Amino acid sequence: MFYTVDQIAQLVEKKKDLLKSFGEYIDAEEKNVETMKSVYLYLLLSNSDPVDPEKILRDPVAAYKLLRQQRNEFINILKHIKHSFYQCNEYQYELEFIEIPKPEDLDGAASGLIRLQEIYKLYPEDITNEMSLSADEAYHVGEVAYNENKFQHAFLWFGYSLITLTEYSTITEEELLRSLISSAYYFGNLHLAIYFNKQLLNLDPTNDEVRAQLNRLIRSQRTSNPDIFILSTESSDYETLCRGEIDEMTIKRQSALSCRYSTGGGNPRLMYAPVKEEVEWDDPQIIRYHDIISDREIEFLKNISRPQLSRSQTGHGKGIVSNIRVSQSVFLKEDENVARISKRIADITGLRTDTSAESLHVQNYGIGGRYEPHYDTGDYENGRIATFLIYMSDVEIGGATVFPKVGVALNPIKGSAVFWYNLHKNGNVDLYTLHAGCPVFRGNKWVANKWIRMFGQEFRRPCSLSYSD
Ligand SMILES: O=C(O)CCC(=O)C(=O)O
Ligand SMILES: [Fe+2]
Repeated sequence: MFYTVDQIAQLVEKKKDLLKSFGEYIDAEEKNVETMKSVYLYLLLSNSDPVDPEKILRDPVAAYKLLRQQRNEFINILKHIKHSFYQCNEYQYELEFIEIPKPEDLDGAASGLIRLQEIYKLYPEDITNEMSLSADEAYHVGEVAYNENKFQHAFLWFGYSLITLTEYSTITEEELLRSLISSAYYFGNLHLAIYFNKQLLNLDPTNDEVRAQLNRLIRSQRTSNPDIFILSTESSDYETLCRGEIDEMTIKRQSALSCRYSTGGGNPRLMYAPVKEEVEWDDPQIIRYHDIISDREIEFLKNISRPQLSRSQTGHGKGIVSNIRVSQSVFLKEDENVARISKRIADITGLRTDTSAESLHVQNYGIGGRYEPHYDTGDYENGRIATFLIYMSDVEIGGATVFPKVGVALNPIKGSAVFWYNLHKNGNVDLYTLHAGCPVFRGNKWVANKWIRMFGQEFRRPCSLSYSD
């Protein structure tokens, strides 16, 4: 292209502009560097990361707080360095691999807290007695409860947030009052909705929209005013059992429960090292085997599982993720170490675990993690005849395996396993084997399941044609 004189003159002008914005760019970069430095120093100096995260994470509120704090700090760092022009160093590489907790992960953790409150009948003050939540954190928990239509819990969290509100909170008094009004209203407590609406109007008496809303509430026909401050004491059998409120078994039945050493019916591998067997329940029979797995084997299983864990599914292979089952899990490949454990299960139960069982399934429950009442059988033709559930951790509070139709609660005991048949000998589902994993309140629960299938067990557990057997 040939430049005309006019165009060359324009080019000179353009370069002047470009130089000016280049200067501005440098200023902006310098400013960004200054901000980066102060964010960096702030994070470095204010670092409140726990020295031993596993220890503090045993508290559900601490775990929720830490997850939130980590997300905020990650985002704060990324906000400043993402735009950097220099592709120079490690951090670009690190960036590719970090998984920042997503908003839905925070919602999930808050939802876990709410489920704990429901089952264990806890008020915000009870659940935060070891570690308090800030107004913003409490507001978020309230929002999650609200979105799940749990208006009473939402109201209680918004109330907690109002009390802890400070000048540094992001949430405002106005937003909180609005949330208190609608949660009280949807819960059915009109008095309180009106009370908080009046407070909102006090903040700004000129606000016509708030005044109109107050008038609508006053004219409203709602009559019931349930006590929003008192959590209902009604609960399902499952929840009662999870709380440890168990009816004592009759003396006669209790005396039928026994404890002995077993050789798995004369299995040569168990002759010299019999397993400690305890009958936990008579009908359906639930047996606990003590010390069937060593701490080293447990560490091994946890270590190989950790990188492979993903959110557990329900619906037997249909890939459904739901709040019925909140845990992370993996079906392990049978290497020789895993196979050794499967073999041990076969020796103890007398059932085949080679071709007639699923591979070992390791499961970890986080904050409020649980598995609501369900049957293990599955809807396939070759159903899960039996479950062998290994506890790979103790749990400080919560996390029992409960059978709500019979009233049994089995506490996780590290190294032990429980075993029961899900199917009767005639192939029908034993309806009493409905069971659940209670929410973990304090601790970190690890289990491993071996689900044993029906086909292939004909010589081990003969079938029956009887209707009830
Ligand atoms: O974790 C528990 O206690 C029960 C687990 C369970 O029932 C299952 O994974 O099917
Ligand atoms: Fe189960």
